[in-house]
Amino acid sequence: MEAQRIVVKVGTSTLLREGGGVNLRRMDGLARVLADLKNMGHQVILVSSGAIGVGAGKLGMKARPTELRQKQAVAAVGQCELMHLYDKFFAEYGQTVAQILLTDEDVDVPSRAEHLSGTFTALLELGCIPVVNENDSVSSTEIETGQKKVLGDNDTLSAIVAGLCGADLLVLLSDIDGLYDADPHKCPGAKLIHRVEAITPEIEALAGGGGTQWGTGGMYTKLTAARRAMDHGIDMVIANSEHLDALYDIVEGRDVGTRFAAARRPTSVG
Ligand SMILES: Nc1ncnc2c1ncn2[C@@H]1O[C@H](COP(=O)(O)OP(=O)(O)O)[C@@H](O)[C@H]1O
Ligand SMILES: N[C@@H](CCC(=O)OP(=O)(O)O)C(=O)O
Repeated sequence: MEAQRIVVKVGTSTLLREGGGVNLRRMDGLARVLADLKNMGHQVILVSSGAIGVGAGKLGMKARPTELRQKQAVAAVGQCELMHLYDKFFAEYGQTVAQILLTDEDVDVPSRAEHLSGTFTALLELGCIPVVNENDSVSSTEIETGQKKVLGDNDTLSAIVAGLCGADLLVLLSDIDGLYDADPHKCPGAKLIHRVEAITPEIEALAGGGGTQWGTGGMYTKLTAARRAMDHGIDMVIANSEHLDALYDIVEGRDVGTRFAAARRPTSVG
């Protein structure tokens, strides 16, 4: 199989247990599969949410804080803990991680975006796994609702990163198998949609908000991400983070979750 450049995004609901503690087993499994994909010759970029959730857990809070300055402070604690855990788990599997924290301006201003793209390329050439998040402690774009600019959320951020890096594939790992014809947490009989070829108003109408107290964007932001990825000619897949081995199948193009199939495909790495 041809080597691919793959961006994988994990949401807060994937990283945290219901009580707010970190799901260490999940993080370990994620590091193992991503390290293995890299050993297979693929290049991997991880976009990880969880700074606020992990920070809240570490500080003994029972729910996400609501006040902006508190969220920004909690994110500073959580981001540190997140990277500590990623560093530890990826090191177990022989990989080096690199932290990239972004604000709107970094992807919006062309000269900065160009530098950023160069940094990603250099990190991948050095054999690292970049771990990306919004710089929540200095940027309030994402965590302050109603004031969204370019980034807005990590689903969108992952699609921007995928475009910036010329990725072949974007995978959003969530707490759900993919896009359903209604929110399964509200409509138990909802049916999974396996393939989407265009984000039509009918598709948009299916999307609801987040499912847990920890997740933020729900399906809305995932569809925004899908549109951006498809505009760049990049396929996007939404899949359940409970079955991390499915990542192998996704990379091989097998039917898992919901695939948003782009009309044009960029050329592969190497
Ligand atoms: N049509 C839909 N299909 C699937 N999930 C949906 C849909 N509409 C809303 N959702 C909700 O979106 C949630 C996933 O988004 P979110 O909670 O933000 O997770 P993450 O932290 O992974 O980004 C699901 O748990 C589900 O409740
Ligand atoms: N940047 C924030 C995550 C925001 C976000 O998009 O969260 P999610 O919906 O769980 O992917 C954080 O690290 O807490």
